[in-house]
Amino acid sequence: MSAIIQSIEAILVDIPTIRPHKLSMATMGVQTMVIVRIKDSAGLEGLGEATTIGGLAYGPESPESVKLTIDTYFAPQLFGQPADNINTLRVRLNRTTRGNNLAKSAIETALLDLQGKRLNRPLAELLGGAVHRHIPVLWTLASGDTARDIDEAKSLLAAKRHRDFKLKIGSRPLMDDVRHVAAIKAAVGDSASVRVDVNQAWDEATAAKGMAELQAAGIDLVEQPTPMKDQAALVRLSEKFHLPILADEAVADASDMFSLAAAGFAGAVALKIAKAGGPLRALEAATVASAAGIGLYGGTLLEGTIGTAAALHAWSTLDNIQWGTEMFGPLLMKDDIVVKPLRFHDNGVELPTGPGLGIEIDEDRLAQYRRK
Ligand SMILES: O=C(O)C[C@H]1C=CC(=O)O1
Ligand SMILES: [Mn+2]
Repeated sequence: MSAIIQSIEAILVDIPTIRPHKLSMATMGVQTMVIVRIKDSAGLEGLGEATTIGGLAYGPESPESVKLTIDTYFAPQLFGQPADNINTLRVRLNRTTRGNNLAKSAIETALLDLQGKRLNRPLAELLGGAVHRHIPVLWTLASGDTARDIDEAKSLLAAKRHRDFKLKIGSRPLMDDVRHVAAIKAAVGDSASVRVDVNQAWDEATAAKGMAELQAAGIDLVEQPTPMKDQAALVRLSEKFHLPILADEAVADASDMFSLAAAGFAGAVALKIAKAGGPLRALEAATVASAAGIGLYGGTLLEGTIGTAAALHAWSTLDNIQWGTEMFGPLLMKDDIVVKPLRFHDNGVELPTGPGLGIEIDEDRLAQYRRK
């Protein structure tokens, strides 16, 4: 007899950030996590998480809408179902619900955690086994202030916490951004890789000028310079410059990856469990990208420890993560709701061990930060 799903809870948790995090579409002072707890009839619990950035600034789902989707639409479909067949449960949810991939990712994560706990194996092992146990992690410099970003980069380099940096640009006039980026690159020199994320803020002409300037400044990668739906612009820009493009918003899942690759895009893709609808779905997008010769990068929606751990288990199984990852979400938050935080050191993070995600909730902290 397989265990039956008995309860599903979606909890909003607000944790302040260590400093303002300034993106082209929003400035964050707090991150909201939707923590999902699924309990089965054997008394085991699976943990999942969904986050986004700046409410509705990044995409069409907000933390509040994720909670509503789970409470109102997903929970009734999952109650009483066998917990151990994740594929069947996914087909069930996909039959009744279009999109809502953040909510689906939190559910898939919780079911995978539950499965790992039931089998007493880490999630990476359920996915075929970890190729990497220490995974490189970059840091996003996004205080909005050049001098402060340089200080932050230098102290993180000295501590060997990060060697790669991503700068969030696109909200200021192009040449202001270029001067900001070039000053940071000049300050860190060849000891660090510096990349930028434009979060769709430029039109194609601005992107062409911007990429020429950034290429000259020694920048290594330009993330989503143009609007997500304009595949043709991304393809043309990828043909025009040696400076590679990282597709982010343009690619949620395997089918987006296929159409962008088929249109002739060359470069790299930011995989995110949230965009894809869960760790299993994100790995499908990775397979399509690799088959098309597109480089891989482990992306984040600034998840806390639970979502970050889920992504790390998935990324750990990839042969080659050419551009590393940005799984630093827990470090951007002032506090955590887990018993044992992830271990960040030597420019990366350790894959957690233990059954499932290998993460345990700290009930007192959860009670402190959950939305009343
Ligand atoms: O890539 C994004 O657009 C989202 C994100 C990841 C790191 C960060 O600072 O914001
Ligand atoms: Mn991005």
